[in-house]
Amino acid sequence: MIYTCTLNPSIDYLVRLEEVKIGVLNRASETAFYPGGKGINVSRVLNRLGETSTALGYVGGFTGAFICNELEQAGILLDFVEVDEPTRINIKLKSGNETEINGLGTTITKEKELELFKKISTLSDEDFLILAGSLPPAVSPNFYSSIAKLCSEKNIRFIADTSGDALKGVLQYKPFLVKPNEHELGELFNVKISTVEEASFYGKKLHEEGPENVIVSLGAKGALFINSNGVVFANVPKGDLKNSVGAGDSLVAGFVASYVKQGDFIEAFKFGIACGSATAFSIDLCDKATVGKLLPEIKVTTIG
Ligand SMILES: Nc1ncnc2c1ncn2[C@@H]1O[C@H](COP(=O)(O)OP(=O)(O)OP(=O)(O)O)[C@@H](O)[C@H]1O
Ligand SMILES: O=P(O)(O)OC[C@@]1(O)O[C@H](CO)[C@@H](O)[C@@H]1O
Repeated sequence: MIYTCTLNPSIDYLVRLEEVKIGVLNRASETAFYPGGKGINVSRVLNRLGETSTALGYVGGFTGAFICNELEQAGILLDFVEVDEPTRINIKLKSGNETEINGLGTTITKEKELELFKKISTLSDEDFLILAGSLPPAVSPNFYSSIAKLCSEKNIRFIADTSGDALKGVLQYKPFLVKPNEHELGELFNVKISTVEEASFYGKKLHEEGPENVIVSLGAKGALFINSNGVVFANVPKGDLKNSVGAGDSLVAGFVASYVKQGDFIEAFKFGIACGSATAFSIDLCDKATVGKLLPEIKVTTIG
């Protein structure tokens, strides 16, 4: 079974308008609500690709109920821990460019940390666990690394799609995959990364710190896949960018969906990119048909 874990889910409130004017009343031309948070997006994309997953994490209040309802209706399995405070609402403003305002998230008590930990303890070496997104305020800063340690002890393959200290803390437990974008990779090494060569150099350094596989996504510039066999570069399909929210999550979902079926890293990498780009070219997350159309456009080259 594939499990996703979103410690800090959200309702993504999409607001479209011509222009945002600060200090006056703005009226939207379109609004929409989506269940969000990185792991939840992975579950939603897996579902659209025909893969079953169970969504773990924390939900609460009327916003949490909305998320559960939407996911359940889509056929995604849920095993959330319920908390008292409402799940956050993240604002995604689309007015030519994209501006995001993410909420803080709910308070998670030690008891609730333990409750989730117990659920994860039931996973086995047949399972994949995708840990994705930010930590809510007041969660122990080492919560991700304690989950990673548990996975390592139980041989659960885990994927960490997070950044900063949370990402640093899991590396020693050898995640199956990490997927920083170029900014997150630069942040890890205190450098600014702007070329494929720099991304490859620091991607290899990251690989040396423990993860079995590393994907560095570079938005429209392409992506790198790094493991003990070397470094592979892939182009990304060209198209009109409609929505970058969830593009990275779609890449992760596509990688896992393909890998569990075929067991081939390069095919999984290409499929992941097709999913990421299909989301970038869609209003919401990608669908299977768009992914299938884009896949033949992706070519890989070994560069190291
Ligand atoms: N402008 C674009 N054109 C084509 N594909 C894109 C574009 N932007 C993103 N993608 C696709 O989405 C994948 C992930 O994008 P990106 O590198 O922006 O990751 P990210 O920063 O983690 O994304 P997110 O916006 O979800 O946080 C890329 O590898 C690519 O496949
Ligand atoms: O605040 P975090 O946890 O870093 O990111 C949360 C978020 O911005 O990421 C997803 C897109 O990747 C959105 O659905 C969601 O709103």
